[in-house]
Amino acid sequence: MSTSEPALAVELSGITKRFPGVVANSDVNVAVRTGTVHALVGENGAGKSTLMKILYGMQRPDEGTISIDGSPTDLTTPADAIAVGIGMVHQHFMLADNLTVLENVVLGDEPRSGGGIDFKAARTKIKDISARYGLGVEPDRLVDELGVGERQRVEILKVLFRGARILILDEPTAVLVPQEVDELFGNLRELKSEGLTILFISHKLDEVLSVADDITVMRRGTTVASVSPGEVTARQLAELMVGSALPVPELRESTVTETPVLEVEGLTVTSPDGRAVLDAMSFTIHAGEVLGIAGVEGNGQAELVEALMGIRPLQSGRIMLQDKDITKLSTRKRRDAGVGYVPEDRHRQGVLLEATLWENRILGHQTRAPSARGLLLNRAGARADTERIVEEYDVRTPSIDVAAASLSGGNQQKLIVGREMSGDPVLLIASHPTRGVDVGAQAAIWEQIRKARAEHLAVLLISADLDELIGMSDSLAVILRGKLVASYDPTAVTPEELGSAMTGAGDGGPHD
Ligand SMILES: Nc1ncnc2c1ncn2[C@@H]1O[C@H](COP(=O)(O)OP(=O)(O)OP(=O)(O)O)[C@@H](O)[C@H]1O
Repeated sequence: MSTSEPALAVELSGITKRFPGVVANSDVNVAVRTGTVHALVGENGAGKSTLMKILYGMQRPDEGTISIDGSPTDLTTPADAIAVGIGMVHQHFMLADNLTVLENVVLGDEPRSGGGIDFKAARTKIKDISARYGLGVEPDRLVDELGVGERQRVEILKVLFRGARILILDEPTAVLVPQEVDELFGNLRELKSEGLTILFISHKLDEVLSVADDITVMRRGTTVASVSPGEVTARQLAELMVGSALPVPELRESTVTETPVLEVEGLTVTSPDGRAVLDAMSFTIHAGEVLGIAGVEGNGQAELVEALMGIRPLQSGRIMLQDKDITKLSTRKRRDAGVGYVPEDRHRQGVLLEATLWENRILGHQTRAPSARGLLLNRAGARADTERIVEEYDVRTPSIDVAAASLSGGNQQKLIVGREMSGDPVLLIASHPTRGVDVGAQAAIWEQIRKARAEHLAVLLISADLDELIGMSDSLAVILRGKLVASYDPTAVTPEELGSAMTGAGDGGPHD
């Protein structure tokens, strides 16, 4: 190596990883320069998570080598990865709400030699790291009191505390509002200016172009391009990912009718400590209308969806579906009345990971065609319909007989949306329907929802992706502390305006 070549923090060479029926990584080559932000992009199922799991010692490659800071390294467990300075910030935060930042940070990092934890030293170290990288983390705050962006900074601090010099971030901006994304990117620039290296997975190509120094593109299990942000547009990057030209989005046409489908009046839900988490909320969604709800996570979105689905009891209020009072109906009866439901947490509520794809087609649909014939399950009907979903939603899978766990996250999501859109629902309640889904699949899901909306589907759309909310909604509201505080015209509002209203910093927006 000549001295002019840059030092590499990570070099993955010829990595191949096979699963039954699938080659998840095939001769993958990635070179990450020390002290840079490196983005990894690619369609759902392209092999990004598998590669990061290999780098973090969670999976073993069948072939290939990993070099860290120029030395070939064998990583068999995450402990090995941590020992060579690799840290991973997962998409789903793993912090205990009822503990302080300090307790969370030292948790799992107790001295192996026995003896107590030196909290005083740990507190000082947290303050030092926080100040050094501008993270603004206070050791004695209760995690429960922290917002999403702050929790993410605690997760970052936690890996820095353990000595990480190379940070892997899995879709770090998926849960953030625009202002928080800017802050995070500020933090990443700070980290890299101190010589740290950041490797992150993202589906948001504009963000990738704004923060990354280098971009590696994966397609169908292998690395197909390595580009710098100055060389490509977001569209060209998307085309590198999918390997073909993208369709041009069609113009929006209103399909909203005068017929109410969902009428919610005075919906109030209280938490066990008596706080109103939904505060007398009222709204109507008409046939052919998408009502988008923007909000920082934790402002009542989850409770609203659960109340509408009959999963969470109401303090007071009334829910009408097509002029029928469904307030007291069970979840099953609501589904039977034509409500499709894409839950926020796909692993807890959306799929059974150990069940096959066609068995998952039946989940929540046991009493309806094509999964049921009278009182009996219709196996052939469910199988045929699963084949249809795999085809229409482009679910990348070797067959419908594999376990849902073996699909990439985005492909699991496509399966859920396909299932919930089948059987012509009258109302779709969708929480983050395209979270973790690549641009091509996202366009396909949007297209299916638009098609159904043109045929009078009413949709409640909750999303952290403001472009999705603006692009899909006919009406747009902001939820803050359990109330709808502002309504916007989606054709006129900007993501920044929405972001301000979501954090309570806006002027309330033009009410209609
Ligand atoms: N444990 C496993 N068993 C079997 N197949 C797997 C397993 N993990 C991943 N795969 C397969 O490997 C391929 C790559 O998946 P991976 O999760 O790495 O993709 P990804 O690029 O991270 O996708 P996404 O953007 O949807 O998260 C997919 O076809 C997936 O179905």
